[in-house]
Amino acid sequence: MDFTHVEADLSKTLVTEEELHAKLEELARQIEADYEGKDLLLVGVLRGAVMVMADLSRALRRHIEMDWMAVSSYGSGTVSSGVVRILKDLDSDLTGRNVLIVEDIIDSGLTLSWLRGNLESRGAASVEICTMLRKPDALKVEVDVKYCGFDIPNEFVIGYGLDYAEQYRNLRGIGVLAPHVYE
Ligand SMILES: O=P(O)(O)OC[C@H]1O[C@H](OP(=O)(O)OP(=O)(O)O)[C@H](O)[C@@H]1O
Ligand SMILES: Nc1nc2[nH]cnc2c(=O)[nH]1
Ligand SMILES: [Mg+2]
Repeated sequence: MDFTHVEADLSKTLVTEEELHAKLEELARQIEADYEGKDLLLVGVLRGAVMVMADLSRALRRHIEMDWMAVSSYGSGTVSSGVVRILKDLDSDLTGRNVLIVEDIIDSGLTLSWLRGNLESRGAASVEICTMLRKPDALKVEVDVKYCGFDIPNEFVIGYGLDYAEQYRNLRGIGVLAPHVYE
């Protein structure tokens, strides 16, 4: 296996590192305004949301708390199974909290529609969603998203937290995986 030439496995770049960071600043200003005077708990969805969480939290110029959940609906393939499992639960009590779920991508919407319902049932004061990417043409269930970075075409993307078989999460931008990798 070639461990060095990661970029060669991209057929194109969809969102550059610079575009990601500019968008995060924009989203952070909206979030600061919307949550003024309120507590804010960011809930990151492992593992894909790690990069978004790291950069969004540092773009926010206010107090926040962070907690993490791990859920899985994909395994190592590229198509959603629709079955959501909790692999790691939150440590925080959500009673009365303003929760903002932080995600890398909404594809079918199955993960987030399930997760939002799950967190709402724990007595949070509010539960909203911030996702860096959304694929409007792939949605199987409607998900009300308050903060969305980019709408992208219905293609399998990697980078900035998004993996293919656990690799490529460390790419700084987001791109489309070249077919030679999985065909
Ligand atoms: O809208 P959906 O079709 O439900 O897909 C979106 C979810 O799929 C990916 O996670 P995955 O379950 O692959 O795990 P990961 O975050 O560890 O990569 C992604 O990070 C989202 O959490
Ligand atoms: N890496 C990756 N994970 C996903 N999970 C749901 N959609 C996608 C996607 O396009 N790429
Ligand atoms: Mg994920």
